[in-house]
Amino acid sequence: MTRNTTGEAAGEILREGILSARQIAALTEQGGIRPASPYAPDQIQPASLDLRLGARAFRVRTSFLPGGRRSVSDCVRDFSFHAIDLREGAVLETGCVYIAELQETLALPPDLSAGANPKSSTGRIDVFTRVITDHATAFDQVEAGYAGPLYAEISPRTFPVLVRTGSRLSQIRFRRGEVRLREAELAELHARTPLVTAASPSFQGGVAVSVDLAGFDGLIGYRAKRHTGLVDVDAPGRHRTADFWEPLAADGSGMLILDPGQFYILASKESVVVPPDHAAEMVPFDPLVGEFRVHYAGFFDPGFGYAEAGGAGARAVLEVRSRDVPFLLEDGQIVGRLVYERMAEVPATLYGAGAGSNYQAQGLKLSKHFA
Ligand SMILES: Nc1ccn([C@H]2C[C@H](O)[C@@H](COP(=O)(O)OP(=O)(O)OP(=O)(O)O)O2)c(=O)n1
Repeated sequence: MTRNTTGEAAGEILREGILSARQIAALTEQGGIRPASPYAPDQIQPASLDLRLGARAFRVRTSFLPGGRRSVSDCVRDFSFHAIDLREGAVLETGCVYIAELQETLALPPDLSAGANPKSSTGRIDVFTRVITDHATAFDQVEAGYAGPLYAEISPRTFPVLVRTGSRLSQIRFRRGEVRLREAELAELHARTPLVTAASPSFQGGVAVSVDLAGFDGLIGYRAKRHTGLVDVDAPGRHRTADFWEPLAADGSGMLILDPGQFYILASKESVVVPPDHAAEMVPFDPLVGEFRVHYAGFFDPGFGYAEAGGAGARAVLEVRSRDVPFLLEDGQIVGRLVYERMAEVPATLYGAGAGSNYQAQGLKLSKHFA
């Protein structure tokens, strides 16, 4: 039987939507994704693929976009100070910019585009990461039909990190067609499966998500310490929370003044649901004054927060920082929006059912590195 690029039988309609784990595996078999070595266990997630660091990274002077005419390697040649061998592990320091080769190369068919994001665990440790392609004019976006290498720009902001060949900092989603739900479609989906617990949520530009400063067991969140030890990104549970974070006690005021330049982990007031036939992405809410922002946001898997997948009551984690001035955050203030996209098919395994689901049914939760 002839099969198309995502492994469906010929004659079957090419469904628009975000590719499922099965379709990502099929795309790989067809040569649309070319991993330098066989995938690691759990590397394919319900609606995304984790990207692995390759053998080399470069310390560069500056962040950049190659633009229409240059490849990333042209830019690295111009801006790089030093090549770093990642095979035995290397420390990436705060405040520096690195470009790392990734092990996954693409040769996408003309009807498939892709989008990348830091993994939630990467955002939660304030490692700023974006994917770049050759000739890119935007970060984290891969044009339909792109054939070429992928690179990660990495800049740790708060903690120095230890990484190595195979470390997974970013993830990528593959998309066919324009499948983002519009306001009316979101309201309709919410009427069928409530997407957030808010009494009357706003759907404009996505489902509004607000911050909880009332507290969970007396805590409203955590503020990152400065001048800490290293975070080994591949060592879950091996770092003492108290060495890296100051807990923020709820004082009953429902307010928090963000110190400029400090990094905070907070949680959403609403619990969040991603139905199995959809995938979501949190986008920062821009308050126009530009004083603070949810920094990483990221992808939400199909089944996240879904009661049938063991996720009832899951909150979204909010990685927040203030810019140049102290900023007063208040309980219930809108800080992000969840945009939903249709899946091309329901994934066989939902978030929460796989071994690597660290954040299902979470409340206020630091990254998996801390215990
Ligand atoms: N701002 C965010 C971003 C994501 N998530 C949740 C929704 C995702 O479905 C889940 C896992 O996200 P990732 O796959 O990005 O996380 P990791 O790969 O780091 O963790 P896991 O090992 O659990 O997959 O975390 C969240 O609560 N808050």
